[in-house]
Amino acid sequence: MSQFSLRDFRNYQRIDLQLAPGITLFYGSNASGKTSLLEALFYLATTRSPRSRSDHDLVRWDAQGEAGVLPFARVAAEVERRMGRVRLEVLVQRRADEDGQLTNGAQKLVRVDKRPARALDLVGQLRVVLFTPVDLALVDGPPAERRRYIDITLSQLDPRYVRTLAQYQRIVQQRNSMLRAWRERRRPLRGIDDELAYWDQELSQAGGFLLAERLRAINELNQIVGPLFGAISGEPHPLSITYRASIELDAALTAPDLSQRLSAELRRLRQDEVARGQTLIGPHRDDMSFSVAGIDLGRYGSRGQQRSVTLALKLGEAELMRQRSGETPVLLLDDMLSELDTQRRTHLIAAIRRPAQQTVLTATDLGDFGATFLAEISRMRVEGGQVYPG
Ligand SMILES: Nc1ncnc2c1ncn2[C@@H]1O[C@H](COP(=O)(O)OP(=O)(O)OP(=O)(O)O)[C@@H](O)[C@H]1O
Repeated sequence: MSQFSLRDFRNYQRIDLQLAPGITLFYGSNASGKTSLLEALFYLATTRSPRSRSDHDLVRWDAQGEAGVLPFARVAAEVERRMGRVRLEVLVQRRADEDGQLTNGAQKLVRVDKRPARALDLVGQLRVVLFTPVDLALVDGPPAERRRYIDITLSQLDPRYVRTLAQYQRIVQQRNSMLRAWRERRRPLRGIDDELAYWDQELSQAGGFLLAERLRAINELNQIVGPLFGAISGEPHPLSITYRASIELDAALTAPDLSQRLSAELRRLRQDEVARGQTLIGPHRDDMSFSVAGIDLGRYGSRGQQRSVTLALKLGEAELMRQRSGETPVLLLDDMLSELDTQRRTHLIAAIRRPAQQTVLTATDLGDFGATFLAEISRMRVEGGQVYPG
């Protein structure tokens, strides 16, 4: 990625930056806008904010828009891909009600090489791996955090995965609302099997694909993160990731086998699902666990161990993307070094200091870094929504 620009994004009115190919450090005091820069890059890669559910939050509060145009935020960058350079752009425009008052709604407009495109066509063009202090929830937080990790990784790698995931989520929603209607007797129970047949088939098909892809990725990730964890934490035992599916897996590992398994389970659970008014199995109910020497670190790991697991998982995610796509993702590390002890900090810096690894780091304090490191990297100072070289 080279050129990067923001307009009316969070506390930035307008910036145009040239990002160096190696490591760039953005430093500045709290609330100066460092995280917002990483958020913008993550948004451009995934069309999702890592910290905000509603897109309208991204538009600068004082943004005026233009004559007749509602306020909008824009993130754009030029990305060097193997096939050549591509220009990516996302616009988030606020919505207004009939009286012209701004609402909490927003619409997203995507352009690839200046041509309108769908969000799905953007994902995967710029690949990033983001690493923030809240990522510890990946290890000790709710299962949704872990599903998000694997979904974001695979979505950036495979357009079929993004499409199937979106489709799967729609199917689950639709199926759940039907099940709720049966539970509340708003729908006659007679004919339930016929009515669900179509949705079960759709869910099993999409679900089988997602599950097979997740299992394949976990398998590959295990090869990568095992040794990485040792290098970061100094522990002698490798880290291992276990996928915890909501259905029995045994030997069923191909997408068609898994679809069949899902379909049979759905039929078996019919009554339970109606009683609960929701879809009880499938990739949206699965989880993962992380263990070292047989000990589940989500439950029993120390903070330090959980931090090392998160680091290994994030660096592993970047390595998986590189192996699969031949393109190295941009690493975005938000205020991570300040939380690590000296040894882990040295390991992390060694891990990101690789040829062709573009990395964007943020920090409040330059004192977290050694002089040699600072001399090798590009530095930018962030202050009140402005960025200055040096
Ligand atoms: N839509 C918005 N419009 C204008 N300002 C915003 C908007 N959303 C957030 N802000 C403000 O932008 C500022 C920058 O936030 P950001 O999280 O990027 O800071 P930071 O430099 O990462 O801080 P820290 O070091 O504390 O993590 C904050 O003061 C925040 O309140």
